[in-house]
Amino acid sequence: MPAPTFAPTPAAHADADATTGPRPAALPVLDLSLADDPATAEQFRTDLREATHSYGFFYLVGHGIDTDLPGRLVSTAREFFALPEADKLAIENTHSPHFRGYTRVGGELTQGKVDWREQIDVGPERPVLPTGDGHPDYNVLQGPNLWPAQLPALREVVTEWNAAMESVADRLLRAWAESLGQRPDVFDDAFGDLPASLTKVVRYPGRVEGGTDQGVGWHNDFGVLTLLLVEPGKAGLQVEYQGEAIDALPIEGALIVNIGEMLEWATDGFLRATRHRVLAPPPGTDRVSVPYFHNPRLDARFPRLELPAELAVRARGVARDADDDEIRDEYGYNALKSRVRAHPNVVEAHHQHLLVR
Ligand SMILES: O=C(O)CCC(=O)C(=O)O
Ligand SMILES: [Fe+2]
Repeated sequence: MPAPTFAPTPAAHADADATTGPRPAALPVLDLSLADDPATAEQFRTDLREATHSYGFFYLVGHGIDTDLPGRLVSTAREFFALPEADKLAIENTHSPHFRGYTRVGGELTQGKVDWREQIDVGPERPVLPTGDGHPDYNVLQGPNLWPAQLPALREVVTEWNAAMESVADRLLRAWAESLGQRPDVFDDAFGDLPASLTKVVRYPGRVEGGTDQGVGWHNDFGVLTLLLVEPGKAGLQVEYQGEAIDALPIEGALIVNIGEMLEWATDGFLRATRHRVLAPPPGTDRVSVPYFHNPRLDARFPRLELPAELAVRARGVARDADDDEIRDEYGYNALKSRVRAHPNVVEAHHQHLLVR
């Protein structure tokens, strides 16, 4: 494996500290506003490419999101999680064949182990697709969301957030494309009019005595890229880098960005889908976060890029996914596999035929 060539300057580190100096493994910080200025765009693209070759993760500032929107999203999320259990369970994901709605604490698995988090999963609001009869199994992923009747504000703010995330993701993908010697619109077809993005509004309750510390277990994200909002001041996210776990604390106003397995696959491993996890917060505390997974059309065949020679020699080949399965080019199958593994209760309730494969 070629050594990473990207050496961010100390100023670009998130947790530089006056007494200890910058820690070498801290994640880079990138400023998206530099992509809009012809004087700095090229440097931005190079930094983006090298950050995601080496780390697969970075902090993004200068993204232009309304400054009050992240706070509104987190406080509305907290209102949702504070609803009576019965109101949340009224929209439990077992009521949705499309893997939408509320997952109770302990209702989700990563690598076969229980994650200590509760969440609501939201996807694009579209008509149900036909299944069976030669239609692809992944069609079950499309359909309506389940929203809490008691809190209409959740739907409004998540919809606003998704639109903001989609636009940031589009800008990043264009910059990545160019940084990899491609046309800026090389990924556009794969998203088309029907991207299958997913937003999770998540709360990690504090650990309980003798209980698990797995907020969410080590995993790669299976989509194209993830834009993560973490409540200010809340630790817990760890990112694997050169065999070690880096603590990725949130920086106020920054998104945490990482690439998913489809971008690793598209670049023959030049870009890295990096393993990460969240540790359950200390007892008596909790942590809210909102990962937005920017994903293509379910039926998209994601492009495999022909990289310029100087980048191609640095490509590492595609790792198998976290469960040691091969990644498929027809995106929906990867998405379905991941959802089936994470939410066996939904499969049990609606898709038993998927268990026997
Ligand atoms: O909640 C977080 O900070 C990250 C969650 C995550 O990695 C995921 O849901 O894929
Ligand atoms: Fe993740």
